[in-house]
Amino acid sequence: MAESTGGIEVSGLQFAYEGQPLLFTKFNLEISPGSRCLLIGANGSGKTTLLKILAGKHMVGGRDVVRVLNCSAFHDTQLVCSGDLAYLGGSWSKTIGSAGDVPLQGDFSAEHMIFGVEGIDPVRREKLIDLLDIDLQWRMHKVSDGQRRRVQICMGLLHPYKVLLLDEVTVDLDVVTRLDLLDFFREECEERGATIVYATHIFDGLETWATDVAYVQDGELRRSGKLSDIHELKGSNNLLSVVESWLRSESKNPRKQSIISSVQLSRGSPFDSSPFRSSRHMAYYR
Ligand SMILES: Nc1ncnc2c1ncn2[C@@H]1O[C@H](COP(=O)(O)OP(=O)(O)OP(=O)(O)O)[C@@H](O)[C@H]1O
Repeated sequence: MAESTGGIEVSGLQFAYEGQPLLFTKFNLEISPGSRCLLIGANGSGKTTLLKILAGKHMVGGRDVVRVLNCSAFHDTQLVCSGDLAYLGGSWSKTIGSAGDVPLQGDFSAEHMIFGVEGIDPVRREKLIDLLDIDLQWRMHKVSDGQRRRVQICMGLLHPYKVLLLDEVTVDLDVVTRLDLLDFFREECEERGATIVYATHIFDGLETWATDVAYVQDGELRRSGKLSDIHELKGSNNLLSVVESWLRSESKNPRKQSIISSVQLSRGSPFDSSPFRSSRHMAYYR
């Protein structure tokens, strides 16, 4: 395995959006180098905000609060400029393309966008184009959401990052592309010592992919550590039903809670008897 220095360390993070109550209060998190960490939580629990803070997009406290690769995520701008710290999130779906956060309008080809990034190893670029099955002639304003997403992902991965933050970017991908991409990420961690944090609501195939998990509820870290240490997973090896039970137990809606208590007692998870349960192809819809 390749050598890597420094993962992610958050200590005593406080954060609130303007005019809003604190979302994170004394939040701590440690993700060791080479990990593939799943960031899990209900809608609105703070995953995207946390990833953006880790990506250095928000200034939070001093230099020591959010450390990535032994640097300050916000203050040490070379982290992002060098490509060592990469963030892949948001969607191009409603725009034609994007340069960072700036939506682009016009008739761009996939080739124009991908080959427009300078200083890229051509072998890595070819590998990504192949992996994501990108047709370089695609016109960005005429492709499907999933095709546009593939170009976005390709561009986000061109630089060999050391830390990659993924915010639900596989949602538009077909199942084959998603699984191939997960394999690619695993390779990146095992061969180059890269660290990946992946926020998602789609758990298919992740039981054996992830090494770590961080579960956030209303801005609080409820669980974190090795996936192999999660005792609920030892019996079932079904991450979806384990996460489902965590989310249901935190739900303020008694109807949602009662489903889990009655159904889990009898047969594990409502998905076990669902027609959608067995098919990876239905992962998209979950
Ligand atoms: N720009 C903003 N201004 C004010 N509040 C915001 C802003 N963005 C997010 N929030 C609030 O912060 C909280 C956390 O939002 P965040 O997007 O981080 O959640 P999430 O876990 O990523 O959710 P999801 O699973 O739906 O993507 C929510 O209550 C949300 O309403």
